[in-house]
Amino acid sequence: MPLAVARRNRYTMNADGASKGLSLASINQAVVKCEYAVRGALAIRAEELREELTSKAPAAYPFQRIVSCNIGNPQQLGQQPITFFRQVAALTEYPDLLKSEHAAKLFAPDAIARAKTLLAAIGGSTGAYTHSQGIPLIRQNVAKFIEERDGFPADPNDIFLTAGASPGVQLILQTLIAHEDVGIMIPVPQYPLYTASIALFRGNAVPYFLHEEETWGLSVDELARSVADAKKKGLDVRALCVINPGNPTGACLSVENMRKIVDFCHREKLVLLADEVYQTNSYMPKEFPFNSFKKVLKSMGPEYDSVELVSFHSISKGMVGECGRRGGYFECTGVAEDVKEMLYKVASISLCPPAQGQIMVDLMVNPPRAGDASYEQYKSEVDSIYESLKRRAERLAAAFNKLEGVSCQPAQGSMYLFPQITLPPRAIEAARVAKLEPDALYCMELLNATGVCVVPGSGFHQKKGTWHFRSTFLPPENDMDDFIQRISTFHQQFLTRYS
Ligand SMILES: Cc1ncc(COP(=O)(O)O)c(CN[C@@H]2CONC2=O)c1O
Repeated sequence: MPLAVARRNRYTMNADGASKGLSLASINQAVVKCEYAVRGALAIRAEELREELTSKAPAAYPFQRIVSCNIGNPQQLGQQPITFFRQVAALTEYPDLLKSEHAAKLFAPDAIARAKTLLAAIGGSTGAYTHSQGIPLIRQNVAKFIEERDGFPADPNDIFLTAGASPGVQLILQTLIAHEDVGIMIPVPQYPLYTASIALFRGNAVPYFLHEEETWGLSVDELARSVADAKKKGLDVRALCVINPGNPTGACLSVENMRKIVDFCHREKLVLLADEVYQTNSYMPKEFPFNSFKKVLKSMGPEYDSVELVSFHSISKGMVGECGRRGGYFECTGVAEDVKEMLYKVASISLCPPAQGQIMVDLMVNPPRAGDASYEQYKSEVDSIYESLKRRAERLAAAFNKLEGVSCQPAQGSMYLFPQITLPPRAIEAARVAKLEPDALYCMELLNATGVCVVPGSGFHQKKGTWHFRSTFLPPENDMDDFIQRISTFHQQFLTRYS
């Protein structure tokens, strides 16, 4: 049998000669290898428990409900949507409401006006496909938002609306990974969208380590070490990904640090991927204010005009929290026109991002302003969500730092805490026997004992020999005492069990 046929049969024929079809051996091995811990084993087990809790008597478990702290999904944990946003969403989704005699009683005048403007911009129905790069009017509003935020020009043609930041990140990574020796620099710990997508597109993750003891600081010396190591391995390093504010670390970068990062990309000719989905989740704005990489790059002058920057944003985070609606954008800075045409071509294969996701992007970047009918209510709702997130971040970090053998950096931003846990040797041995990472054993036992679902630090990668877990601080404030008590009690019992 010719070698090529034998090689092909290795994937398509079982030992007994039957076609393998969709089998783990025959499908794309990049699909088999990629991992996404945020919805991995812990989340799957949590869903099993959630179903059992509803089907069996709650007495079957020492808890009555699952608390999903594995995912930054605010509205799953009771956060209310912004009224103005939902009024515009309702009116654009069912335009007949605009004709109702009750409309003026049910909806604010500026919501009615915005809905009419958006419906005109999308040709009358949210059921129609839109422009593949996103509705032009909304891209213009995104550009205005960026100009007002940064003080530098932004071009709507450099902006691509997406079904959340995730597909935007994946489009850019897919475009960058031209062959199997391409390296993409990613922070450790990192949000596993990056490692999963790099694996899916058969690239190579090039880790640079954040310094936990310096509140998860990012050092340019570490960037230089990382890229030198990668080059020694023969990798063709093409891009540097920075998540700011960080996930899972919550760290906010200083302008000085950002300037050094931009200069590093300039010297190494790396595309800078700036994931800024948590840009309004900044809880220490005086000490650690958010600055965009677009602003820092453009403030460094024309010498840096050759730096290629792609900045990502999303409606899933901030005070918006509209995760399920799927909306976001990325802005290309310094990217060649013919490359943007390729990005458009690939974006057009999926036809368009969801119309309601695009509408929510418009509302996020162009909310009610002072003097608008909805402004007071809008500002009150946003401020209330922000202050609550800030309080919960501080409270949970303090609670984690009270636990024996746990140290937790404060959340300067984002929605997560990433405490380091010291695990007894017997727990590490038990994990080895169970074929689990030690922090995964801890998280699984926490879930089975308390119903609290968090993600093991191993799912975000971490410095060798350290163990962490990531928890959101999203449980409602009136549940915080119970939530903290559950974790604290479990933690002490765990240490006793494995002492
Ligand atoms: C840093 C970062 N970038 C991009 C995304 C993707 O967001 P959207 O696709 O929804 O716009 C997330 C989502 N955060 C995940 C989801 O919840 N918990 C997490 O860690 C994120 O944390």
